[in-house]
Amino acid sequence: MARLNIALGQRSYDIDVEAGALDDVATHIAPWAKRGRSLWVTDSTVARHHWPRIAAQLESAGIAAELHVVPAGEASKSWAELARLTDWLLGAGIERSDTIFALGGGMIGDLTGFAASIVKRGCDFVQVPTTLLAQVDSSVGGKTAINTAAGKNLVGAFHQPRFVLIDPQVLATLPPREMRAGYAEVVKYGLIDDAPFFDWCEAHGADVLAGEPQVLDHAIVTSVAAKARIVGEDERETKDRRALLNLGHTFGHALEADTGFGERLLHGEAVGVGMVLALRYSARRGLCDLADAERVAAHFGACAMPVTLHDAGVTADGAALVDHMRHDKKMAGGTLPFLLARGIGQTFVCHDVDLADVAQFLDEQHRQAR
Ligand SMILES: NC(=O)c1ccc[n+]([C@@H]2O[C@H](COP(=O)([O-])OP(=O)(O)OC[C@H]3O[C@@H](n4cnc5c(N)ncnc54)[C@H](O)[C@@H]3O)[C@@H](O)[C@H]2O)c1
Ligand SMILES: O=C(O)C(=O)C[C@@H](O)[C@H](O)[C@H](O)COP(=O)(O)O
Ligand SMILES: [Zn+2]
Repeated sequence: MARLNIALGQRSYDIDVEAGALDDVATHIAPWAKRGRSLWVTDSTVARHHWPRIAAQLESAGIAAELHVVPAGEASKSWAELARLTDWLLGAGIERSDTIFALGGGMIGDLTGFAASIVKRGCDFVQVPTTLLAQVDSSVGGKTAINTAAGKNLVGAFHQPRFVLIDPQVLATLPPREMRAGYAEVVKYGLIDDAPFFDWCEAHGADVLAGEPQVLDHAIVTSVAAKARIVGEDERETKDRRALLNLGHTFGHALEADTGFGERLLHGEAVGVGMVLALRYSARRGLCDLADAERVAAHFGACAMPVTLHDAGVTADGAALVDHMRHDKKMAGGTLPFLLARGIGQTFVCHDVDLADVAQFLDEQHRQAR
């Protein structure tokens, strides 16, 4: 077992990574089930695969468990599901001292975390992530949100969980496409500031995707440690530090918006293509070697992940994609900071990007992908 900690003063918490932890879930979460009570939120798919055994363990440990099930899929990061969830919590008689447990992928973590941040002006929550993406990224760091008509994650709050329990074995039921989507966020940590980890990904990515236990464990622990370090330095993204975790996301969120936030293009897939675009755009500006961008594209291609706008099913032209980007939360004083790179492991925040130039670049990418 690995225990990591995220250092945020009074909001610090542990992140336990333990294969098989969900076979003994009651022991792990008992300290948070105050008054012998636990309120769980999951999605319809995770409920089917994993709730029966979790419920049985909680029951035999004498912990009362109540469950709210949200329809699976990104569309549930919505006002409607937020309202249903908060109504359920209030109907269940939640008290401020109760803990809400988010059992699922990033959709459930983001929705539940946001609900926890507003119900009774803030309740504790615990993350029990069940996708690779949630285990390496979304369960840690306290960004919570829903999507709105204007775009991705535009209404939300910073609200840290009190504890994160990661069981890599739960990924055994995750579809391969979802593993690949989560893997994009693993590779992100190498691209941000850890070139040796990107080398490791090139060598071991196939084993991560195959769920080889030791390799998967290394990928998760390395990713969580990187995320905890960066968030610990800049919890609210005010110092050009946490923004590094947004590598590929300005492009990626625009691609998600164009494809309708759903099954057509998963968040991790959009981020993967977005990171390739960020490196290619960096090369176009003479900041990094094009060979670095193509090395990343080749690795994603070798992993059967989408690489180009065409692979991603994006049809919008550069101007339309840039219009989506104008909603980005990093926008400041009319300019949009971009995460660009001087090479693999050398990401930085660039403050002088001209959106018209980005639109032109995206049109060129469309032409080259045809
Ligand atoms: N808060 C953050 O820091 C942060 C970071 C990255 C991504 N995100 C958000 O996370 C979301 C994407 O998360 P995701 O990729 O986990 O998507 P998701 O939560 O929609 O899960 C993907 C699919 O996998 C299914 N699933 C989950 N666990 C399973 C399991 N163990 N076995 C079988 N099926 C399982 C789900 O039902 C769903 O159909 C996006 O909304 C993204 O914006 C947030
Ligand atoms: O934790 C962060 O900070 C991230 O940027 C992690 C991203 O992977 C994640 O998708 C996040 O939700 C994007 O944040 P946003 O502020 O662009 O909505
Ligand atoms: Zn992301």
